[in-house]
Amino acid sequence: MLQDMSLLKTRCLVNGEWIEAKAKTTHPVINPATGELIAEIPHLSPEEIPAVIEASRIAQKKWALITAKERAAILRRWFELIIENTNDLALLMTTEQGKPLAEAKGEIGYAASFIEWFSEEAKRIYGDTIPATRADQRLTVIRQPIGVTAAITPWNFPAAMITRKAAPALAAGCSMIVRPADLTPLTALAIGELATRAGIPDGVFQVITGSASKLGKVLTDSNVVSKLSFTGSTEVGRLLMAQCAQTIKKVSLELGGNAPFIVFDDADLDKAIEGAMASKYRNAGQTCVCANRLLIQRGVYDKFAAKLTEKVKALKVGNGVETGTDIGPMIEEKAIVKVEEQIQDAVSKGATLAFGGQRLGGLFLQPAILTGVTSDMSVAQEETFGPMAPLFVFDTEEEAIAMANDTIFGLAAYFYTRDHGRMIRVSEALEYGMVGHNTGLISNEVAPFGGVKQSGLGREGSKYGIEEYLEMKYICSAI
Ligand SMILES: NC(=O)C1=CN([C@@H]2O[C@H](COP(=O)(O)OP(=O)(O)OC[C@H]3O[C@@H](n4cnc5c(N)ncnc54)[C@H](OP(=O)(O)O)[C@@H]3O)[C@@H](O)[C@H]2O)C=CC1
Ligand SMILES: O=C(O)[C@H](O)CS(=O)(=O)O
Repeated sequence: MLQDMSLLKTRCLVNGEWIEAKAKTTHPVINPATGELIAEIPHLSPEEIPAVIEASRIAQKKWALITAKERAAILRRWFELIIENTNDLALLMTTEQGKPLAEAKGEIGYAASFIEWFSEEAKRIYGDTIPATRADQRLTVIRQPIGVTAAITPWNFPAAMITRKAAPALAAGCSMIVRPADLTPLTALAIGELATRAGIPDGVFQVITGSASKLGKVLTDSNVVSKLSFTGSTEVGRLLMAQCAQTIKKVSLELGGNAPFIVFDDADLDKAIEGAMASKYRNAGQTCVCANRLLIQRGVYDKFAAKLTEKVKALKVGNGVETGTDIGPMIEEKAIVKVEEQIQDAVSKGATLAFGGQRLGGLFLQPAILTGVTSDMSVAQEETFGPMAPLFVFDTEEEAIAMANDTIFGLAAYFYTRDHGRMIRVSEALEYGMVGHNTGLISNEVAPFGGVKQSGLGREGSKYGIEEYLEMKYICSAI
């Protein structure tokens, strides 16, 4: 039960109003831990979206005219309100997404940190003056908001994936239309309510729910929407990027990953185990930066496997609202099937299921460890997005780097060594947007989050994140 029941919003936030679909169509939101219906949310029709875009366009013009300092103050209030309502927002998140309450509270703090960060960055959008090539000219460069923007976000981080986009967008003077995942809309709608309470003007931040493909098509086809920011699978990212090409829309893409987690013989094994547990099993392995392949040097392979198995056996699987739960339910049936298929494929090709992998009823899955995994198995190339750790063995540094880079993805990579020269060589050789050295947790609001290769385009967070929502204008003045 929420302390503030008015945070349970079951309507869309459009131009400051809470609306239902004109046709009264709705979509159920289900608790993955219990299978129970939590709420029904509107399923807006595509025909209702042009009015949302028009409201965003009108609101954005006014929002861009207030000072950066005024925007910063409103964003700061939004940050404060999210922090003040952490418990309710976390309970909403756990109920609709399943992650343990402690992780949900952590995500709320993480999500709020982007708003705090960009409330500060809002006041530091600088331009240039350039020495002219002629005495009768003066050259300047100013930075202006891109305009109306849209975001389509995934279910695995129902708060942070929204604020990591909306905070820089609004800080830059843009407006944003958010379409959250059908599986986890309630957190997004509650954040929308707090945006309204913070004084974000009607139409600047809107949250719509409905068919992803149909609403997404209206947003990508629109000439008014200047930018789309997407977080989700590489498959859908490719589709949206193609759809945006028709209007030369700018895109930011945070897509799939296939993170290698490399442990060299010289690593501190206990720290490597700690990092592997954090990176692999956070959110039941349902994060894009999870360790997806554990590459262990031969000299420490057996010891690492034994230590990891001991830790994984101790993980408590259960409803995220129960104290002590480490691993909540998977988000839906197809997520479990994907893990089971990868395990079956690996075992059929010679791997050993060292622990776990069995269903525990409902959407609960016993965390698993595979040993003897080789590069011909599907888990070597496919993102698992679940609580299963496949252990590969390697002999040399060169072999580890080649294995790590043998993927179309390039989001996050991790490696453990205490050798300084190796730290430099490996961190430079890994083809990834983000590298963790002797740590399995790298995400924060101050560093640039994003991938290379087919893991995405652009960066979120950090001083770079606001660039995604700015245009550069060169002004040449004859004097
Ligand atoms: N790089 C990163 O930061 C992240 C990457 N991911 C990646 O996403 C995948 C898992 O997340 P998941 O949510 O299943 O990914 P999806 O790509 O299936 O969905 C992401 C979002 O896109 C929507 N969507 C799906 N199809 C379309 C479409 N045709 N047009 C417009 N929108 C669409 C979904 O809507 P709906 O679900 O309502 O159908 C959801 O809101 C993994 O590959 C994971 O690595 C996930 C999170 C972060
Ligand atoms: O969606 C995700 O998987 C997140 O980007 C991972 S993180 O930002 O929480 O590390």
